[in-house]
Amino acid sequence: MPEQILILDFGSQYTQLIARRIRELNVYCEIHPYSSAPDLTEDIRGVVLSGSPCSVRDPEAPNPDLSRYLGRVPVLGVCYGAQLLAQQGGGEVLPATIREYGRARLSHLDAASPLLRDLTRDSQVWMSHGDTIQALPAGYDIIASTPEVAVAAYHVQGQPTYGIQFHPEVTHSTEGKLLMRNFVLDICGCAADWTAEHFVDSMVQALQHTIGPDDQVILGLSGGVDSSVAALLLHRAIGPRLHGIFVNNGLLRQDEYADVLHSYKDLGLNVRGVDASQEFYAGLAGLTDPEQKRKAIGRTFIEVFDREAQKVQGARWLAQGTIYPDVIESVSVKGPAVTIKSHHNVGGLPEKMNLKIVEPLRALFKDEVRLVGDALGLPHNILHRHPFPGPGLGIRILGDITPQKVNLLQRADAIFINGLKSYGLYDQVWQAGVMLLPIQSVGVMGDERTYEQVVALRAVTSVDGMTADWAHLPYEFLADVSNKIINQVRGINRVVYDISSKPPATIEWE
Ligand SMILES: Nc1ncnc2c1ncn2[C@@H]1O[C@H](COP(=O)(O)OP(=O)(O)OP(=O)(O)O)[C@@H](O)[C@H]1O
Ligand SMILES: O=c1[nH]c(=O)c2[nH+]cn([C@@H]3O[C@H](COP(=O)(O)O)[C@@H](O)[C@H]3O)c2[nH]1
Ligand SMILES: NC(=O)CC[C@H](N)C(=O)O
Ligand SMILES: [Mg+2]
Repeated sequence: MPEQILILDFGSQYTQLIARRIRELNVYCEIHPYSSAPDLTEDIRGVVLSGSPCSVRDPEAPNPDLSRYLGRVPVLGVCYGAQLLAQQGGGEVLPATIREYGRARLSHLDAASPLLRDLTRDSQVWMSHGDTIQALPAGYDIIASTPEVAVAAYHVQGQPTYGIQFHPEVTHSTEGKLLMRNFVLDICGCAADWTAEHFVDSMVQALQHTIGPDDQVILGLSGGVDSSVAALLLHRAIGPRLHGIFVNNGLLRQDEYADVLHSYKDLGLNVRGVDASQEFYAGLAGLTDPEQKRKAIGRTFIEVFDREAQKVQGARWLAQGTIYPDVIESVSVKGPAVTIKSHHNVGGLPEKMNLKIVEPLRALFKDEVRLVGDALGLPHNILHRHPFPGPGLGIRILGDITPQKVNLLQRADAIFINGLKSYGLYDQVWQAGVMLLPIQSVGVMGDERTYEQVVALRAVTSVDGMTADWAHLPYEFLADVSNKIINQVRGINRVVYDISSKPPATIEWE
């Protein structure tokens, strides 16, 4: 068995990021719910306890017995994990006077601590907590503080057990990676030999093992990075038994249906286009609630896939390019994570389906998917395409969906995206799109009063979509795009720019 780090999940939205940070160090890791914590085995070199939406002060909160790990292998408690270790040891955790979300600085650092080796004083860290460790148990030493929080990090004397109040796993903790490196490589002593090539080889083998020798596989392809990488992996595993289906759900970008079909032909993949726009519109008719819309879209996707699958003899599997953020934000698979939104391909799936699901990228993050795609030879234009959600413009038109609104938004969106490309800004932002708002505002055009719709431009920078900042696009560019949209798209008389980061906002508006 390869060496690994065990992550115990207490339900934090960030648990997968801990896994990602560790895999970036080329170390294998697994996430297990706190409620079924495995016994300590040879291969487990260290344990990380995740954060949680729960409060350790709540008698119902997760409170597993950690004695099987403590003192035997290195343990790192993050946020809730740190609060839990402190409380179990006899310390005191209280509600903080100010709930702390966002950036903070480590104004005090114990440079001699192996966990903090090479971190700089005033290092920026990301906080997200409402409780605080008021008193540490005897034998626990503070190793870092911020101006607001005395116990930002601690060490338990005589054993490799640490707790940190901040989140080293999010990229806003600028030296978080270094801290994780110190823990995983130095303190746990891992060797760092797990890579994208390693993933490709083991996933191809796993797919060949799971998918029966005569089974045919239907794959929903979207032109996006995830499903394209899934296609190449599956193609390597089962060759021509892979049947790609690209659905026009009536919620795609301008010209996207034709463009995407064309690019798959170039890749030599066997892909069929299915135009089901009318079905999707019918399923969405009258719906305004974001979750209901997502579920309706998910349901129609499955109906279309099921129907198309019947045309392929021996079809047993539906493959999807689902990746980890889709999963963690949708359902609580591995612990009590709180549902944020149902991604159409996860929470939107109906309970009864004729096909079994195979999702080779389900455990990977976007940038890991790109690394795997690169290892498989996926061309640059697909590899670096902005992510585009499966429910498409359906979750960017706030309120009910009509073909007229789709058309309006497609035109505004095309102006924005083409503008980003022609100004050389496309590759500098991680994702961009336009939201059609369900409000009208008064304007004046050629001396006439107008009373038309508002669109919001959204562009973000991010590494993995889990956290994001609004992109600081140049004013001249924004002015140009705003002008073009208002002049060229009849029905829109106002353009605003979204300046919210994630969290607390999300990238999409629904
Ligand atoms: N129009 C579509 N036709 C067929 N399958 C689709 C379509 N849109 C989405 N899917 C399926 O849903 C999955 C999730 O969509 P999602 O947008 O997250 O991923 P992606 O499109 O592959 O990549 P990206 O996030 O880069 O757009 C896809 O991988 C694909 O399997
Ligand atoms: O395939 C998808 N199906 C969905 O239902 C869905 N919802 C959001 N997204 C994409 O996920 C990333 C994070 O989005 P949010 O910040 O809005 O949650 C962003 O890249 C979003 O575009 C989706 N992708
Ligand atoms: N991010 C976390 O783990 C938060 C822990 C706990 N719910 C708090 O608010 O302090
Ligand atoms: Mg997509």
